[in-house]
Amino acid sequence: MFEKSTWIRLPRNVVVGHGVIDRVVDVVDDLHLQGRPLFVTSPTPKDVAADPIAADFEAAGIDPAVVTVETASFEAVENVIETAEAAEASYLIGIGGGKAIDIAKMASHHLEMGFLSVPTAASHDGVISNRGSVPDGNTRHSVAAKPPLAVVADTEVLSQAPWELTTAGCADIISNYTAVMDWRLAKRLKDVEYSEYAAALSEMTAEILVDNADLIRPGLEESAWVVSKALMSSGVAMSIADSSRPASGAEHLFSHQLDRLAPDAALHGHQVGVGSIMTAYLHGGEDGIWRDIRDALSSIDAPTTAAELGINDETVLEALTTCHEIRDRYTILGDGMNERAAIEVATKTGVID
Ligand SMILES: NC(=O)C1=CN([C@@H]2O[C@H](COP(=O)(O)OP(=O)(O)OC[C@H]3O[C@@H](n4cnc5c(N)ncnc54)[C@H](O)[C@@H]3O)[C@@H](O)[C@H]2O)C=CC1
Ligand SMILES: O=C(CO)COP(=O)(O)O
Ligand SMILES: [Zn+2]
Repeated sequence: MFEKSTWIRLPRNVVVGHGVIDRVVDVVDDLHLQGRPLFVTSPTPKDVAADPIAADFEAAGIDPAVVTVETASFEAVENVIETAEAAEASYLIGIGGGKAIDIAKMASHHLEMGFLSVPTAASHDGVISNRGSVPDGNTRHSVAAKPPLAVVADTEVLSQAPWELTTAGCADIISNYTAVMDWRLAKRLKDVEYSEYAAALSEMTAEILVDNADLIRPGLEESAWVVSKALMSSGVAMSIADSSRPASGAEHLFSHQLDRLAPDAALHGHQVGVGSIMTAYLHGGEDGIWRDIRDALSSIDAPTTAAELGINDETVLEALTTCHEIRDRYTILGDGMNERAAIEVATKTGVID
């Protein structure tokens, strides 16, 4: 008897392009959202996007509440929940980088309210995903939440963000290659839940991005267009899978561990990119695709070494040998690398000297 079922949650509106930041009020109207919004933002994105959007709401007779967050933590999520309750907000709008959007996503999930995602940087594929990520004790990875009701990604705003935020978004997408390798390995060895559609979408997204790498240049609005479409597509793969598996394998474990060992040293996307070079080597050896991944990262100005991440070699080795512990997710790291093996992969790939 056939007993399978699936429930895929996706945003209802995805608005991407030049000047669309002016359409947030229209999107809210299209969704029939009533009452007062709470904007969840951080200092620079507030100036760049939240303040102009607030002016549009005020012109439409709506008075938004605003909360500014600095770090991704459960304390920040609780603060947003309390602010939303005190302000009698009826929906949330996350405006900023990955951390502001994740906090809005997690707070809205707790409050059982809808939220909108307004990225100000094309820096990560959580813009549209059904996952929220904040550190929790010794763990550091995303947890199930709900996707935004709508995403409004203004390519003009995204192209004016610091260039390294865009290269981080590209690297987060390029890392899908190894995430999918890990997922297939886990399917073969551990019979984990697997979706061929989500895996194919995730891989195809990375391929399209790499094929268009020559369009990805600083200050070029077309780059923001190419990268944001890839980020959406990767996020949709996560929603189809109802897991971050299509976009997060051992390279993400490595990055999450770096977040603990060297907080704020480098951007999420840059860390997963460097991790992906090494885990591609572990999957395919000398003749595998690790050089293609390294060259793709390098062609879009993303870091390919520990030094370029601003992280010392010892920390890279510690992260490599311990990161399998932070999550119950089977990957090419298996039950962990020993130090000699970690030194070998990191030196052979040029990540450390
Ligand atoms: N929920 C999910 O599925 C996913 C979540 N993530 C999470 O997202 C976070 C990484 O996101 P990031 O955006 O890299 O970090 P972030 O949110 O810390 O942003 C980096 C910095 O850029 C600033 N910024 C953003 N837009 C700007 C602009 N237009 N101009 C100037 N500065 C601007 C931010 O205020 C922040 O200081 C991590 O916590 C990661 O775990 C990453 C991928 C997927
Ligand atoms: O960063 C992500 C995908 O790019 C989310 O993955 P995690 O579940 O590992 O946090
Ligand atoms: Zn990621």
